[in-house]
Amino acid sequence: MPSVIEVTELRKSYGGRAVVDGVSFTVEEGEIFGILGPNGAGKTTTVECVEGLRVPDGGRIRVAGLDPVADHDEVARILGAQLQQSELQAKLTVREALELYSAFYPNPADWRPLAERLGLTPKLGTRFGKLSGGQQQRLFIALALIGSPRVVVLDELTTGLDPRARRDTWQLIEDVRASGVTVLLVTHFMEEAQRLCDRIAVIDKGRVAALDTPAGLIRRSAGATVVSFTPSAPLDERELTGLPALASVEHRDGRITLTGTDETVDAVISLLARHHITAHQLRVTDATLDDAFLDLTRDHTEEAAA
Ligand SMILES: Nc1ncnc2c1ncn2[C@@H]1O[C@H](COP(=O)(O)OP(=O)(O)OP(=O)(O)O)[C@@H](O)[C@H]1O
Repeated sequence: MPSVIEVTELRKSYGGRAVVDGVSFTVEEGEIFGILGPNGAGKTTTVECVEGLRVPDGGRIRVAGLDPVADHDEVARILGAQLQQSELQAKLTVREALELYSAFYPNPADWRPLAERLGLTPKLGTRFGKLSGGQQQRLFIALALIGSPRVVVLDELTTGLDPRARRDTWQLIEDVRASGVTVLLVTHFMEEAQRLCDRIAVIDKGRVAALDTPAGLIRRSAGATVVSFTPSAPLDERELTGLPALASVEHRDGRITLTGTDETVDAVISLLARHHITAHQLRVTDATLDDAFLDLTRDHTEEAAA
């Protein structure tokens, strides 16, 4: 599959502090590519450089082979960016917003079917300020798609939405991709990234900490399998910490939770059998993207110092 976005060694500093410090990734045509990371990691700065809204200090960005700064107008036709809430006047009706933004593009999509697809037709006469959070987000998606872009950039699209509106928005994002549009998605929500993204770049402190499929990120995190149980008799702590491929041990209210791999699970079961200890309420689960994220963005330098 050809790449539609190429970011190579991107750098951006503010006041001498590097907030994006050598970020590289490529986004393939037709995929949903996620950018995930803690607050202040440099996610928005990265995507705003891709959109040509900020000028990088170093590195190279190409969107369909074009430079977002030098070829700004052409890139703006290829790439649909989501507006921020503050960029739309509260008094504008949905119809007025759709007509206004259509006028910005030489070959806009017909906004009527777009509004229909996004469930906005009954709201055409409603002012932006009177829409619910979910309806506002749907309007933002419509406005990002109005120029018939090849790529759409969505930054924190579902923040502040209730669970149902968030799920509806996920369905819309999947529909957008099914229509052939590539999606670059910035998100804080693991569940959202796990459900929607084909691949994810985890950005931490201005660098790419990992880049993989959601399942690949989980597999490569230290504690891919979680086993928990309440032992019928105390276990020797040294034997527990000596288990193979163990990532962590936690004791709480008589319950032991271990993270590691399948090898860790096999070994703990043998250990329990050897000592004739019963594991009450034994649970073995796969780690979630949440666990992988915490592992990938943990401060390993602090740990090493400790
Ligand atoms: N225009 C600016 N001037 C100075 N510092 C900035 C500017 N824009 C961003 N920063 C700083 O750069 C860092 C990265 O910000 P950025 O918005 O890219 O992070 P983020 O990963 O999107 O965070 P969040 O998840 O909180 O939105 C932050 O410490 C932020 O305060």
